Amino acid sequence: MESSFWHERWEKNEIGFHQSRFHPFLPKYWPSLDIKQGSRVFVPLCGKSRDLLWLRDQDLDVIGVELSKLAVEDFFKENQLTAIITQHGELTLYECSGIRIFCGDFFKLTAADLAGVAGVFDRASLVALPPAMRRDYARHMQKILPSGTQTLLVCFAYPQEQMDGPPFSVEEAEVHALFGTASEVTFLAEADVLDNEPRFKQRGLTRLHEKAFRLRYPS
Ligand SMILES: C[S@@+](CC[C@H](N)C(=O)[O-])C[C@H]1O[C@@H](n2cnc3c(N)ncnc32)[C@H](O)[C@@H]1O
Repeated sequence: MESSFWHERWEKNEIGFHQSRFHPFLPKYWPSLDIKQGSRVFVPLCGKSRDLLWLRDQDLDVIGVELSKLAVEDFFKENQLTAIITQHGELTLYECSGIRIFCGDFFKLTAADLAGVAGVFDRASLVALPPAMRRDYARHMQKILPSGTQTLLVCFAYPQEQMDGPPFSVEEAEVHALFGTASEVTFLAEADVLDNEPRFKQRGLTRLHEKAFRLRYPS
């Protein structure tokens, strides 16, 4: 996906992926990651997700990355948070107590930016990317995450021929192909969510499942 695609989505407020509630898998399955209080966690392609707040409220130090300046500024405004803004190479860093968001391209993040990260929450991030970019994403993640990091990964799975992405369908076999050589992949749960997503039903989907996986990179 070109970055212009996402900038346009935000400019036109076509952000059906944004949820006003916390993702239900987060309170249910985050504890299975065994991330200690006070740890640093990373939320890639974070949009203006309220999940950042949920993680901060678990006494975690949250780092996000998001391409759209509109999304980042909305996040702080809508949650009555005041950000300190600094330039960080090609990325702009928005920072308040417990939450830092790098505004810019995920692929520009370095291992130094994610130093100390112990956990990752990926919801609607991997599935936002077309197949070749997903392979680059998995490789870059592996390059920049500290060893021992654990990830809660949430994917959509549906008959790809029924609808064009994003979101793209990412089946379990692909999760293993993308992450299985570098990390231990464990399937955690699955939910039928078609009735929660009328916009996808309208686009022709007859099956939509959301699946959660845990990825454990070796220490
Ligand atoms: C489907 S949305 C999901 C947002 C968020 N994870 C959520 O659950 O609401 C994907 C987000 O990724 C952002 N994005 C796409 N490509 C990106 C990139 N290369 N670097 C950083 N953010 C990116 C888009 O602007 C968009 O906000």
